[in-house]
Amino acid sequence: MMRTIDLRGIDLITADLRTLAPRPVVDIEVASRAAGELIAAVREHGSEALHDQSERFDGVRPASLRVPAEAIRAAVDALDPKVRAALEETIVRVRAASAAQVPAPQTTTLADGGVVVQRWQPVTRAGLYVPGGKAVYPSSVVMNVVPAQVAGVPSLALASPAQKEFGGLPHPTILAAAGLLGVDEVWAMGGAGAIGALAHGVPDAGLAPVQLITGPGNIYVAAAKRLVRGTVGIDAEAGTTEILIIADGTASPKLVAADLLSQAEHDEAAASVLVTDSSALADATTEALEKLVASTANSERAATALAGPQSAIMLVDDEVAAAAVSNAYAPEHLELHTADPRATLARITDAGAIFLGNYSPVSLGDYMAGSNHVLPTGGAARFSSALGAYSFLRPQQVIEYDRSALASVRDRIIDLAGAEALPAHGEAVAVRFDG
Ligand SMILES: NC(=O)c1ccc[n+]([C@@H]2O[C@H](COP(=O)([O-])OP(=O)(O)OC[C@H]3O[C@@H](n4cnc5c(N)ncnc54)[C@H](O)[C@@H]3O)[C@@H](O)[C@H]2O)c1
Ligand SMILES: N[C@H](CO)Cc1c[nH]c[nH+]1
Ligand SMILES: [Zn+2]
Repeated sequence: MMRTIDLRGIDLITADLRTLAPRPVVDIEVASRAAGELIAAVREHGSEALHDQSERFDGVRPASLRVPAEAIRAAVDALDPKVRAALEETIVRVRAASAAQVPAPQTTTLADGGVVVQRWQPVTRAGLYVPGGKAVYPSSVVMNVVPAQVAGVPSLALASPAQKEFGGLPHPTILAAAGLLGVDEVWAMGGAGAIGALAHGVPDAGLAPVQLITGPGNIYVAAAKRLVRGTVGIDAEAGTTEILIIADGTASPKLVAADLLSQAEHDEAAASVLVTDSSALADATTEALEKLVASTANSERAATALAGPQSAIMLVDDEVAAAAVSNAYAPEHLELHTADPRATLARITDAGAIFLGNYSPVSLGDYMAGSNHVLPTGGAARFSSALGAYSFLRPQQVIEYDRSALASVRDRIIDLAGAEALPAHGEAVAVRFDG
């Protein structure tokens, strides 16, 4: 099932932990080649290329790339009431947590009559990607749309792959979630081509380019986001799902196994990693996983993920080593199943989201915790973060000095401008005081 990497007795201070950690064979750099070609085709051939890519990867040519408003309305009307209630609960919780992510503007007074205001300005148009290949993700509609709305983004374009069994439209629960949130611009397109279309626009389809692209997806989607970064902003590389669990001898193998499996079912390339100082826990978890995998709905996909090079049980000497391994890996999701999870948390520096104790599984965060499930993968948690309202906001500085406030620093500006051999800078200040 899962291979074992035994790090006991190794000096982890000097060892390069990143090279010891399990990682997938097809990484983002490999996927970049394919993603680049798909984006180039969309730039050259517009909607025709998007239709071709849907046919090739999703098995259907969409009747219309832009989803008609009636299809969104019909999906809302046909939505299972239980699913609607669950989505509405998710919306309420994510909205509450997202509202706390909007920074207040700050005014700093530097002199009488001289202020610098820092305001937070939303992007004017964002593209939101919602995956829909191996599974469909109405929850990702909520995780993208709600923080964008909380941030005040006026224009949203949502993309999700065409579904063969629904006549080339995105999945009806995705359309329904968009409809519940009042999003009316939905595009039937997926993968790297969709990211290219959002970044550069598709004039012949009436798709205007966006300023920022957010949302999760497979390795090709993550690679495409990396490629268009610079043309547009992106939230983070939120690619193939990862879970890393730090567990000690007090942990329940049944819960650890269930949570490793819950993320392995996303994708054959999903990574499930257990880091433990207890070989008894490792053995019991393996035994529990074998039973669970045999009977789970997505058994084949999960078994492939667990047996892949990206998944492993890592044996370490103690909790300090476990935290060092986890920090070097920088997992998308980190669960702490230790005797004192808060004490373990104090050792953690790098992770997308951290789940403490037996009653905070990743599945809670996936749907209902209020936190955002769009999270950095592939080690990107070392420098980026979960999607949030802040992802759609840019800090802008607004500068306002009156005559006397400028006069108070006039000579210093002239001195510095002279030191930089840029005297016209100083003269631009001095001219205001002529006469
Ligand atoms: N990190 C996060 O925040 C997060 C959240 C949710 C889901 N996920 C991940 O999102 C992914 C969803 O993947 P999915 O496949 O279900 O949906 P997806 O929409 O991400 O990918 C499907 C699209 O991938 C493209 N594609 C498929 N095979 C390809 C190939 N060989 N070459 C080039 N392009 C190809 C096609 O365009 C297809 O429409 C999973 O890996 C899941 O783990 C991540
Ligand atoms: N675990 C995924 C993030 O990697 C999010 C998700 C959505 N639905 C189920 N799970
Ligand atoms: Zn999940």
